Order: sequence, then structure tokens, then C-alpha cells
Amino acid sequence: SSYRLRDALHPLWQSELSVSGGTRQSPINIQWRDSVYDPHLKPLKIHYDPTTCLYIWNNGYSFQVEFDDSADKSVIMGGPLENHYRLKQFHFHWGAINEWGSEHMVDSKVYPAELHLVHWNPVTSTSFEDAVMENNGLVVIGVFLKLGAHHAGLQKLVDALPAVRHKDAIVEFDVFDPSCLMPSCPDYWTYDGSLTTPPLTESVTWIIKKTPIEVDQNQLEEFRMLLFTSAGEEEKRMVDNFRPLQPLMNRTVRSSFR
Ligand SMILES: NS(=O)(=O)c1ccc(NC(=O)NCCO)cc1
Ligand SMILES: [Zn+2]
Repeated sequence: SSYRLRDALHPLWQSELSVSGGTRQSPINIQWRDSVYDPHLKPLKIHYDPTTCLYIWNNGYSFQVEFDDSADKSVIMGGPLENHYRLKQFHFHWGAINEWGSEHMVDSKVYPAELHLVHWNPVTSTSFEDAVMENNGLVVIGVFLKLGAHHAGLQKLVDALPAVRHKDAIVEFDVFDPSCLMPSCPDYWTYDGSLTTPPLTESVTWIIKKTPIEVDQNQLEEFRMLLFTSAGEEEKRMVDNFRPLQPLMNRTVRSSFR
């Protein structure tokens, strides 16, 4: 729709026009009826160790929670994956108002926000930075957020946001289990895509959960009080930090459910 076009020219994405030749870019609109049920897809297995949580910081695009990925402590496996992947970080994308904010869409339905849990393949890469450049080096689990009940698990994260209001602010965040942000429904879609912010590399196996989690208005408002800007600069609210939809091109989205 119209605001998507406006966002394509949003300062954050002026480089948008420079990514030429991409054949598997993200995000996409998932057309439920065009997705193909794949009976070979296994249930996703998630084992996060809350003590691997390190800190939360404002990287100027989003707020991000970083994990200790020096061992196979917080890992995912199963689903469409051939081996295990290590959790590196998670972050969110959201809008200025509840009418938009997610990166992916389902039948053109947009959610107010989207969580991304970013993992890398320690079997084919020696570090996250390497895996960013590897075909299928990364797995990102996408979880939609919808307006509804207060999310108690998220609140611990929200309470830390004032401490990372400005770009490059960082605060220790010791014990947090991101499994609490996962919907209980096991259903997901999966497709081959890319990072949605520079370097936009086409190294991501996306796993998009079908069922959103619920958060309340106050929790979304707290996201919108973060700033893109550093301390001392003219304040710019951190909102609309999502990339516009990208063409599906020659890709099929598979579903784990009928
Ligand atoms: N939004 S997204 O596709 O999940 C994503 C995840 C990681 C990155 N990049 C990243 O973590 N870079 C740090 C060092 O390469 C960019 C976008
Ligand atoms: Zn993201």
C-alpha cells in the first residue's frame, strides 16, 4: 500500500535502490494459499540457556540483546535445518503506530512489530561474521507481535529500554530466556531469504512463526521512545525501522502445517 512506497524512499533505505541483482531478498508477503505444506519439515527444537544472555544495546537501527555464542549452549535444530545453529542476538522492528511495523506480512496483513532471533551455523562457519557471508549461514526466526494482553516476559526487556535510549548505549542484561517470547503453537513457514538491513546478504533461512505473541499498548509505546540518534544530537524517535517488501521472484514458501 501507499505507505510502503513512501518507506521505500525513507532515509533508512535510500541504499535500497543500490542492492542490484538480488534474487532472494527479505522481507516478503507470505501468501498463505501459495505456501506448500512440506511433510518432511520436522518440529523446530529450541534450547536456549538464559545464562548466555550478555547485554542489551541500541545499535542505531533497533535495540538488540546479544548472547554468548562461544559454545553450543543456546541452539536451535530440527525444522528445515540440517544441523544446529547458535543464537547470536535478537532484536525487533516496529512502526510509529499500530497500523504497521512488521517486516514480513501474511496475506498482506501487517503486524505492529516483529521479533527476529538471529542464529548462525557453527558447522560451516567459524564465527557469526563469517556465517553472514555463507549461503545458509544464518537462520532467523521471525515472531509477529500483535496488540493484546500484557506480555510479562517482554516486560523485563521493556524495563531496560530507558537505559539504552540513545544510539550506542549499552546495559548489562544478565539472565533472560528468549523462549518466553516464542508462541506455543509449533506452526511456521520457511523460505530462503536475506538480511533485511545492510549488508542484505542472501544467507538466511527464514522461519516465520504462524501465530503472533500478544503485547500491550504500553509495551509498544516503550519501543517507540527509543532514539535513532546519539546523546547530544537532535532527537529522532526510533520508529518505522522495517524494510519494504521485496519481490518473491522464483521462491516457494513451505509450511510445516496443513
Ligand atoms: N533484520 S535481520 O535480517 O534479522 C538482520 C540480522 C542481522 C544483521 N546483521 C548483523 O547482525 N551484523 C552484525 C555483524 O555482521 C542484519 C539484519
Ligand atoms: Zn531484523
